[in-house]
Amino acid sequence: MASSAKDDHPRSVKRVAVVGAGVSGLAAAYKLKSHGLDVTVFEAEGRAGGRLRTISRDGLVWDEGANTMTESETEVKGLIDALGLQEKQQYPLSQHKRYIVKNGEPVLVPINPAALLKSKLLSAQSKIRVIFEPFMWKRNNSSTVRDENSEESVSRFFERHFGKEVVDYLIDPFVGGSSAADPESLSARHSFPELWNLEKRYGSIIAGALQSSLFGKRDKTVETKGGPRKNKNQRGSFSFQGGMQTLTDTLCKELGKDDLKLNAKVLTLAYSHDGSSPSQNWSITCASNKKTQEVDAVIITAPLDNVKDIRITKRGTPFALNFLPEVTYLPLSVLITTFKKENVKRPLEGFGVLVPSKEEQNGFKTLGTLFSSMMFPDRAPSDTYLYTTFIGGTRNRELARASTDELKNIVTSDLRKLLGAEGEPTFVNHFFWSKGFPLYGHNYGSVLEAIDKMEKGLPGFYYAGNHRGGLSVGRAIASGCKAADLVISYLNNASDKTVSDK
Ligand SMILES: Cc1cc2nc3c(=O)[nH]c(=O)nc-3n(C[C@H](O)[C@H](O)[C@H](O)COP(=O)(O)OP(=O)(O)OC[C@H]3O[C@@H](n4cnc5c(N)ncnc54)[C@H](O)[C@@H]3O)c2cc1C
Ligand SMILES: C=CC1=C(C)c2cc3[nH]c(cc4nc(cc5[nH]c(cc1n2)c(C)c5CCC(=O)O)C(CCC(=O)O)=C4C)c(C)c3C=C
Repeated sequence: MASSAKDDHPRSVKRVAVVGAGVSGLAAAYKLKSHGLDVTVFEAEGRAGGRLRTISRDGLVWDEGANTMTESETEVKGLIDALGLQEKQQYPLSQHKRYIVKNGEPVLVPINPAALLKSKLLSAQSKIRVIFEPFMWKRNNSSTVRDENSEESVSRFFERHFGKEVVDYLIDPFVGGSSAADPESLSARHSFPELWNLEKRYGSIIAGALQSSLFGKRDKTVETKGGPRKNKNQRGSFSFQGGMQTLTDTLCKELGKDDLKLNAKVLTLAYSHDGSSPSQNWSITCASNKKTQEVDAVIITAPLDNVKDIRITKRGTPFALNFLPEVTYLPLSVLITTFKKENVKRPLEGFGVLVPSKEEQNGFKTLGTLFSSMMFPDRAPSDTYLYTTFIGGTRNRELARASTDELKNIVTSDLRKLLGAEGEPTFVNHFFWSKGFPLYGHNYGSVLEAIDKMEKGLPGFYYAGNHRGGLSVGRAIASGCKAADLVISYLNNASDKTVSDK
């Protein structure tokens, strides 16, 4: 029997390599380690955290990557509970107040139908179109249902349902503020899978959303191409005391120093299973230490662009990754500015303000600004406002690369118009992400297929992270946890196979 054979010949603990110490890699490593496996995380940079990056300096705390996250994915709550981080969760003050610029002025985003009717964000005509969307769709039913595989853009998808103004003043700022992209470049199917499925099922997005929330209360899971996905958690967005990096710092502490190799860019991966043993099929070399390490399975969480640079071999033959499509990456600059409160004449309470691309005609050049110290007052002295402003993305790739001085002037000008911030900021910090976000564009389906092909061709090799199934921190965590589960069952199957083979 398999179990007695196991007892007679106790097998040494299985080893897994995780490539990339962003939140997805660290979450995967934590899960594997909690399962009793030996884990080594290889990170190319001299720090862990990836796109979670918090700086504390001179009484200020700011995030240069993700600023908040949600518990929409069940894996997030599980991880936070397991790490004992509930007490450090920080919920933003007035988080449901979000603004969008219209005709040069910040306008509160309506969060219910009554507020929408009163809002200045949309014209009467667009409001009528939104209200009548369920009936309009039925009338045009046959002409609007699109083929399952059509690669419709986000702008076309929403324009069909709600008209151009909704795209310009709700969808465009929303996608700018969640992916640094524009609605024309994004695939509707991959960026809004839940809404895509609602249309398929109910026709009208609004009727579909209402019906599924009325009748689907018991099972809030939505089927998407990437598998089942949970609906949004109602508690909203949060960060942690000390910023978002508290999460990855805590994961690193749990892992321990020996299991995390920094400045260890993975250069080669060799699969060499010859059928005699299920163990240690993979050899791995990295930049800091040319000595080969042997492991039983590998999880890669590095951006796909970086994966292409890793030399992979399978039983001595190069495993060419030329089937991986080009991924477009969006550059983004993040500017932190502070102003004395007395110099900000029209401060706004809430999460922040998003700038639609249409508002470039009113002189705006930024994508949006988070009111960081309004959300989290402990992030700046009590007489100071700290703002986090984003520039670039698909809207202006060149501007993302501009100098700190030029960007400071742009941010100061936009904040003057929006909030009445007078004079120069008292502090400026600039961080540039040359490849901030992968674009979930029209070829994203082929990216997913290529990831599947890579995994199928390489036993014990799994890919996770924000290139697969969503850009948010929560989705990256879920993706890492899912890869860890797959490794665990792969290793269990391999052990069972050898034991029963004996
Ligand atoms: C400016 C900005 C703002 C954002 N805001 C939000 C937000 O408010 N809310 C939200 O939910 N999400 C936000 N996101 C998105 C979110 O932060 C990321 O999608 C998520 O953190 C990605 O995690 P990851 O582990 O998949 O990838 P990463 O964090 O990119 O980690 C990958 C790691 O792999 C390493 N690596 C690469 N190549 C190799 C190699 N060969 N060997 C070893 N290591 C390698 C990299 O150095 C990196 O550390 C934001 C992102 C950015 C850039
Ligand atoms: C209203 C203010 C906001 C500004 C300005 C903003 C800018 C901004 N954000 C990103 C990247 C992401 N933001 C994400 C979520 C998110 N962003 C806001 C608000 C602003 N963002 C809210 C309310 C939320 C949702 C809650 C949360 O996750 O905390 C995400 C995750 C998206 C997802 O798939 O869930 C990303 C990524 C950029 C690039 C940006 C620049 C303008």
